Amino acid sequence: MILIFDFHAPFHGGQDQQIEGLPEYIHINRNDFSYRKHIKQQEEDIAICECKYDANDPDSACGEACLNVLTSTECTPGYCRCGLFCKNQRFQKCEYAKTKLFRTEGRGWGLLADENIKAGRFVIEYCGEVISWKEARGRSQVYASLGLKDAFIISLNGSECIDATKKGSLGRFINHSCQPNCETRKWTVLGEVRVGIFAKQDISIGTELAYNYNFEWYGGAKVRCLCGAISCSGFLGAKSRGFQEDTYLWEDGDDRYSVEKIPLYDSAEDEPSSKLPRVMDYSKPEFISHGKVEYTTAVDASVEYDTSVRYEHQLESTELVVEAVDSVPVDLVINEIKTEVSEETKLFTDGTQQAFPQKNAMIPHIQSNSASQNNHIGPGHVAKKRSKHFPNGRSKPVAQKQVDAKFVAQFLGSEEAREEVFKYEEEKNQASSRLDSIYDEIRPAIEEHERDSQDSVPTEVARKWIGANCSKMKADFNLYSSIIRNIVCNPRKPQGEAKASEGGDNENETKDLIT
Ligand SMILES: C[S@@+](CC[C@H](N)C(=O)[O-])C[C@H]1O[C@@H](n2cnc3c(N)ncnc32)[C@H](O)[C@@H]1O
Repeated sequence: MILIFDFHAPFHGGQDQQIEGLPEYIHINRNDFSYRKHIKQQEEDIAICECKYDANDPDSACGEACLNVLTSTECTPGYCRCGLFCKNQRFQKCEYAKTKLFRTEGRGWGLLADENIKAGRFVIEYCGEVISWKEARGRSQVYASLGLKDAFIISLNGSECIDATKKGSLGRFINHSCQPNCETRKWTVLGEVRVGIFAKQDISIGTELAYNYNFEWYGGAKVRCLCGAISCSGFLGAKSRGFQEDTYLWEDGDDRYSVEKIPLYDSAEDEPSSKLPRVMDYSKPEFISHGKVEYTTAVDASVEYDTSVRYEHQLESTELVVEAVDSVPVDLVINEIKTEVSEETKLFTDGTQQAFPQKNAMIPHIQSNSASQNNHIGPGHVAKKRSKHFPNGRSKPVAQKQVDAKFVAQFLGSEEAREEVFKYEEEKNQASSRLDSIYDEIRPAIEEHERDSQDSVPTEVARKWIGANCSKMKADFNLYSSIIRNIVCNPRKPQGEAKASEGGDNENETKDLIT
């Protein structure tokens, strides 16, 4: 059964109208600035177009050809020569399309078109509280702990988000679709960036409105996408980095594992449904686990990265960034795991960190990321294989070349050589930690840049990132070159000499190394 509530925009409901089953929120038609002041536009910053109103040509008053429209900037009242005829103040005047709130099956509430909507039309603004990314991360944790499953926080730019959880417009009810009829666009209105939902195509009355959330998954439950599109990616946020890194199923020739059970979670008011878990096709990268993960040692000693796979960047300019977090317990069984460590890799440990970060563009969860595994900034190529992290902080053990300085030290001929290698190892570890912490700091900006062609990474961010990467690479280089130099120039002496000079007893290793 579908319940339809008829709220013509602008809607003044929310807290004062009690609608059965509708979660409480405060209805607003413009963003709330409790966390910082609204920008005060300086006169010299006001963009003034060249339009002049002509009664015979309604489009003359800030239609498609208006310079401000072309730059996604609304005209400022009092500064536009078209005066009251100006058509380029849609956010300011709440010129929304007629919509209806309705109850979906499995996806909570949704919004329908209550009139025919032409392609390109402004449908509604996504309003909420403008908050910093830091605040957004904190709030998402609080919401998760309160059991709130629906996500209402979208990114606004590299430093801010809009949270429509407690305060918002009807835009907060628009659901996600992998084949959407709407899209988000950013507009500058009186000096502030605002997010509007626009029709991507002609939409008939009675059709559900949906846009692609470009959902960024940061952990927690994985929500099955019920959009029904043929091209559906299976889960909300399935295309996001965090999600793919967390869930990517490996396909190493025959070296695969299957997921026998997957989590099911439908939207807020809908209890985890009675749908039976389906057996998943392991060849597709979209299948997910959350909760308990069973796995044994998995080692891939021959990691190759397919850099031909491009990370998809959508032009839609915002993403829902904070995910519903309640978990549905699930068992995931991974079968057929092969262990393969070649003799040549013995100098290296089976660590989870990569010695040469440029081989891996993986970014693990925001709270537990390891920047040393990732020096990828901006749009570009992402390695096909990247999943090493599993929920609850466990890592899939993957054989990657990581120098074990203690082991290497046995083969060095002098105390000085050993000290030098240990010193460089320490420097390398410090450079890795620095990179990790800088990555934590700048991740929102990088991700925003990757998803949104309108924003660029601030120079300061790029400089920090490049600097930390260079230091890490330099530290790696110093360590490896020190090992090679000392092994070649200063090896441990063969047994006889060693006994005579220092009484060493590592005959076998020394032989192996020298022959
Ligand atoms: C911005 S809210 C949309 C309104 C929401 N349906 C409600 O009842 O308040 C986003 C949440 O709606 C649900 N949702 C949206 N699109 C969905 C989809 N395609 N499949 C499953 N759940 C969806 C998810 O729980 C998501 O976190």
